[in-house]
Amino acid sequence: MCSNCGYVMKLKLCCLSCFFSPELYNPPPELVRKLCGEEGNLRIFSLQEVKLATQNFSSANKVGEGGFGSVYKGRLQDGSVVAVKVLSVEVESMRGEREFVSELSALSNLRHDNLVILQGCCVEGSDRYLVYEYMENNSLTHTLLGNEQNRMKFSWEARRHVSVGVARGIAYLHEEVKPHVLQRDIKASNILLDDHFTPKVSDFGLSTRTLRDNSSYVSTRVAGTLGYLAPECAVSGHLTCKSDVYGYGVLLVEIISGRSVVDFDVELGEHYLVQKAWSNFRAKKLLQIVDPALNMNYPEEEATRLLKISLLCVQETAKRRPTMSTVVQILSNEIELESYEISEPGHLSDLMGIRLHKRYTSQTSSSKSSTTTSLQSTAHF
Ligand SMILES: Nc1ncnc2c1ncn2[C@@H]1O[C@H](COP(=O)(O)OP(=O)(O)OP(=O)(O)O)[C@@H](O)[C@H]1O
Repeated sequence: MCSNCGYVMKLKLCCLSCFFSPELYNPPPELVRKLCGEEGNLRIFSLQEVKLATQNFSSANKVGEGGFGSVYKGRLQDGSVVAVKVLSVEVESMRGEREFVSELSALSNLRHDNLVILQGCCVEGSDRYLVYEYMENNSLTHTLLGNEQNRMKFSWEARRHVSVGVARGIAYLHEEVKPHVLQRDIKASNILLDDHFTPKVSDFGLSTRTLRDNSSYVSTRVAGTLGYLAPECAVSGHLTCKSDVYGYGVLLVEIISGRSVVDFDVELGEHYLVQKAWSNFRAKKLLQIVDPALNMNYPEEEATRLLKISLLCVQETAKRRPTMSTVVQILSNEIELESYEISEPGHLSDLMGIRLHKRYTSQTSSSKSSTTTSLQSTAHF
């Protein structure tokens, strides 16, 4: 139980004052060791082990770059293959460190076929690393939406498999884990694929939060990514399970269409995928958005159903969006889709205006450049 705010969490990482407590600002290695070694499920790696595994972080082993640092493929001495995320700790913002601590806390006990397992961590001085199971087929950004070189052929069955798996992973976080966990940053680059193309939701440090009594809370750092962010989050910073449902809806249209949520390479009026899907739906031409790479090899009825589910998830009014377990049930035909009425999605272009404005304002006020699409909002605890 956190002495500051009363949340029950291992690391007391539950409110703004906890974030700023000197102890968590710079958690001593003993604390992390205690958390991981004795109380949690995580393994502690030495820096030497991590360096050896990644061949001293050789560029040949680099498999990705995220908002918090680079990701390297590595081989441990027991032969197992891992992904090592190097967290850059900016002394001024402490963003990387907060990510590190929260990720440990959130991930240590979560187990599901559709979640990436965090195997361990390494803390040496100011260096922080996270060690994950390695995902052979990278992320959906890479393999489904990537350039010609990286792109793979996704059959209809593969797309269905990925859509259902991701929905199950998020439903587990929202409804099976106690206390409930929000993903907070659902997007194609956070959906990794193992060697069997089983989708795994990743990146919880950036994105998880536990909820008390299913209520919403206001985050100091709304971590959504442009295009996947639910309108109510952009405006108020309030996060609920329904904001994750919105992100899932966006992802689902991407999976079916093979297109990124925002694409300025296509003709004017087609830039925003969700708007495109909505206008196609209104014009009763929904299937026109299905990926042409499928060469019409897909069941039309099911494709229509999945696209309608995606529109259900991105409705402007959060209350109208289904829960993730309902999404799983509609996807598997256990619940009739016809019993739901689909209303208009949140307007992405308006939303982008808000976000870009906020980003610009925060950048000019701090005179710093930023690659993140996060926005700062006022915290109320
Ligand atoms: N466990 C893993 N196995 C294989 N590749 C991975 C793994 N984790 C991450 N990657 C690769 O590294 C990339 C960066 O991952 P990371 O989680 O750091 O950032 P991101 O999700 O892309 O962006 P952001 O940090 O802004 O959310 C991923 O898109 C993926 O290509």
